[in-house]
Amino acid sequence: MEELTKRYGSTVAVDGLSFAVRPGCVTGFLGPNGAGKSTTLRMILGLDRPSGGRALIDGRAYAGLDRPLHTVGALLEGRCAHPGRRARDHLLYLARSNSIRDARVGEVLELVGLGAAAHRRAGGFSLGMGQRLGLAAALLGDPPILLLDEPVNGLDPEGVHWLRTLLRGYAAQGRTVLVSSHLMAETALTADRLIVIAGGRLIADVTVDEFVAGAPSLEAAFLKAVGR
Ligand SMILES: Nc1ncnc2c1ncn2[C@@H]1O[C@H](COP(=O)(O)OP(=O)(O)OP(=O)(O)O)[C@@H](O)[C@H]1O
Repeated sequence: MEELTKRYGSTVAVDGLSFAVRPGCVTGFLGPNGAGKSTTLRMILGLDRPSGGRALIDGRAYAGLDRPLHTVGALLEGRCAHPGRRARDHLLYLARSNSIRDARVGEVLELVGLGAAAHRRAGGFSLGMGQRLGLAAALLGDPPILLLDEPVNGLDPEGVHWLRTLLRGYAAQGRTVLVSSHLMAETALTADRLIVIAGGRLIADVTVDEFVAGAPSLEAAFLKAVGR
C-alpha cells in the first residue's frame, strides 16, 4: 500500500495508508469498527477505486493480474454465493472461469469441511457454513497470498482451530496471509505480525510480541493503542 486513500463524500475511510504485508507469516489486520480495514481490502482487490495512492500485489494492480485466483485468495464480509446455487456449482463456476481443474472443487470442499454439503444450496447455509464456502473459494487457486476479512465469523470451535492451523501452515510454506479480525485472543494465537489502523491511518506495523510488550494482553495493548 502506498499512500492509499479513500474518501466517500466528506468521510475519509482510508487516509494515506502505507504498509507492506510480508510473506512467510500471518499478519493480523486490526482496527476499531469503521477504521477502514474492509475498504483497504476492497481496494487491494480492485473492488473500490482509491481516491489517492495505490495498492499493489507483487508490484501489480489486482486488475492487471493474469490469473487472479491463482495469485490472491480473498474472503470478504458477507455472502459470496448466490443463495439458489449449490455449493459445488458455485465453486465449479469459479474454477472453470479461472482455468482451475474441476477436481480441485472436491478437494477444497473437503478441506473446509463442506464435503457432505456440496450439493446443498448456499441460501440454506448457516453463517459458519457460508464462511467455509467463502474460504473454499479463496483456496481454490492454491494462491500464494490470502486476504481474509473476519474469516472466523460464525465458525464453530473446531472451525476456528482448523482455520488457525491452516493459516499457520500456509505462512510456514512462505505464503502471505493477511487476516482482519476483532477477536484479539484468536489473533494473538494466529498472527506473527500486526497492521493496526484507526481512522484510516496506520497506528502500528510490528510483530505481535513488540505490540504486546509490557501490556497484559493483546486486547489491552490494542485498546491502549487506539485510545479506548
Ligand atoms: N460504500 C461506502 N459509502 C460510504 N461510506 C463508506 C462506504 N464503505 C465504507 N464507508 C465508511 O468508511 C469507513 C471505513 O469503513 P470500513 O468498512 O472500511 O471499516 P472497517 O475497519 O472494515 O470496519 P468494521 O470493523 O466495522 O468492519 C466508515 O466510516 C464507513 O462508514
